[in-house]
Amino acid sequence: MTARWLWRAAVPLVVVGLWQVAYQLELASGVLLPSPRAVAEAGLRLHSSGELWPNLWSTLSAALGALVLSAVVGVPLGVLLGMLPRTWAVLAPYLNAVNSMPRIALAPVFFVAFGIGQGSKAALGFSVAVFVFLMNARIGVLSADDDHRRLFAVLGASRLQLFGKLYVPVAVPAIFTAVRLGVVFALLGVVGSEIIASRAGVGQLITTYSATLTMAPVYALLLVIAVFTSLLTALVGAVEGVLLRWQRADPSPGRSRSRTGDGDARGAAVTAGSRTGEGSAADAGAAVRSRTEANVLEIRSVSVRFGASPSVLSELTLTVPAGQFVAVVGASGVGKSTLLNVVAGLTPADAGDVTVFGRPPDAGRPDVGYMFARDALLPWRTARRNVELGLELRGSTSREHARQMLDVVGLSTAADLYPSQLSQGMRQRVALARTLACDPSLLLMDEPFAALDAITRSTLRDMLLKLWDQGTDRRTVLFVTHDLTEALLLADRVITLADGAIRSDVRVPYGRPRDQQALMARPDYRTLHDHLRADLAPDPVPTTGPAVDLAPDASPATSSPVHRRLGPLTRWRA
Ligand SMILES: Nc1ncnc2c1ncn2[C@@H]1O[C@H](COP(=O)(O)OP(=O)(O)OP(=O)(O)O)[C@@H](O)[C@H]1O
Repeated sequence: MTARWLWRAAVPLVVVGLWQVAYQLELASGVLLPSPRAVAEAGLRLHSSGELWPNLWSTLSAALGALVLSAVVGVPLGVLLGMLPRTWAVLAPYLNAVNSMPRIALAPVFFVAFGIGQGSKAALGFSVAVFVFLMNARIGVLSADDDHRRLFAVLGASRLQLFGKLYVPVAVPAIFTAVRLGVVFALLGVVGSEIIASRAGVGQLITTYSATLTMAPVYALLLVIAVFTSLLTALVGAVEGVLLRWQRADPSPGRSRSRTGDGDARGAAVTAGSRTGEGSAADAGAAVRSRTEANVLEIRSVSVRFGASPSVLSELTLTVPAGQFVAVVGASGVGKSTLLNVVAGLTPADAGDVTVFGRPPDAGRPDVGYMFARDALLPWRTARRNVELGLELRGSTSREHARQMLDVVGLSTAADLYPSQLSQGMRQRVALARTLACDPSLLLMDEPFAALDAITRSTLRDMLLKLWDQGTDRRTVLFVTHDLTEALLLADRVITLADGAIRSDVRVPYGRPRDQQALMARPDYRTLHDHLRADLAPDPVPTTGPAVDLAPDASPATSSPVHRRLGPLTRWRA
């Protein structure tokens, strides 16, 4: 740190030294290149004569006005244009044409409109700087993650909420870049206007001294402007540091303390009261009621295709009764996420019928929760504020349920940490708490634990099962995974997808709780696993082996006798 400051201080000394050498070697005429000493003396004279400060203030105040106005107009416009790609497509050629005009040529227009003074100077500064804000804010919005957009859609955010809670925050880093550039552009416009015509300002002084070829005060003025611009930029940097503190992964004790919290969570108790917290979403009551409906999900002959490519889902039919934990397994690209997106109302079906709790799917329903493969945490919100997001968007005033959910996933001590300060496992737990905070009756989970190490994955699976099994009515879960072992460990029923349709549909014949080692040691486990795996291939080889009878464990969850003949055509029957 000290070394950096020393190097920084050395740079102007080196520049002044080189300047002095150039002056003494007479590399340029004395008019063009006065000595550093002459420039310093000219600066002092400007100060003592009283010329410097009123003129500097005149320039800086006009530039500051231009900067603020540019931000006030440019940022909302840029964010809106980022949100509305069609509007952008229409307006882009015109905006680019205006932006490419040499704005300095507008100075006479501004003189006529506002007179020679602060108004016309600020107007020219604004005309240059506003595009910097507009373009940067738009680019900032375009940097929003697709998962964040999906998350806001799933949580039912309005356009206004999208604007204020996603797009403006996501554009903030780009807006800070715009402020740094905007300072320079606003000054350019203001000083340019002063040079053309003005009664006061640094530009006016520069014109006066240049007219008599007295360059020392001109350089002195430019240096003073450079110093003030640097101070302003440093101030912007300090504000940015505070507002964007979430960007930095903080290696402070808070981080290490929270990381050790991973272990604490393994024993995290799932309290019975946590689902009945008074802060649950307003429609939680309706959600709990809908949990008891017979068939939560009915998909009949649904087909989905994107563009001219072959159908991703082809006449797929699936019925899921309330409280069932269904694992959806399939090779990469087979349409698992598409299936969840259809159920969530994010992707419309091209043919067929889908009903979720008796109604067509609709993005933003409180009774449907969706957890993505990536956590989609908003980096500018703390863990607690991330969990609160769904309640906030749905207008719930109480945050108590979110706090309880953080407790349930064992992260109450990490509530005030930013995502950049959390481990991947902690981030997924925050995402789980966020998904459950609105108390959904149907839980869509798209490979939520795929990116985690084996131990953390196992912890989170246990946590999920506890949360699923909690209370009187189990949630219904559609859990996408690549991992057959995970499917057999978690689910009541496993369906495999291949070629856009359900290839097999099998009741998992094991009781709960399930222990992975014990499960894998069972002779029937390997048989079931291998049959399902054979069904994952795009073009399955028909099973020629003997029929397999799988008897369930004598546990309450699977006490009814289930004997399934396994093979490519095995179907689930409720
Ligand atoms: N919005 C989209 N536009 C065009 N094609 C899409 C879109 N969404 C998905 N697809 C295509 O649909 C197919 C199925 O994608 P999907 O994400 O549902 O597969 P998946 O089974 O979830 O794969 P993975 O396990 O790798 O996540 C892929 O070929 C994909 O390219």
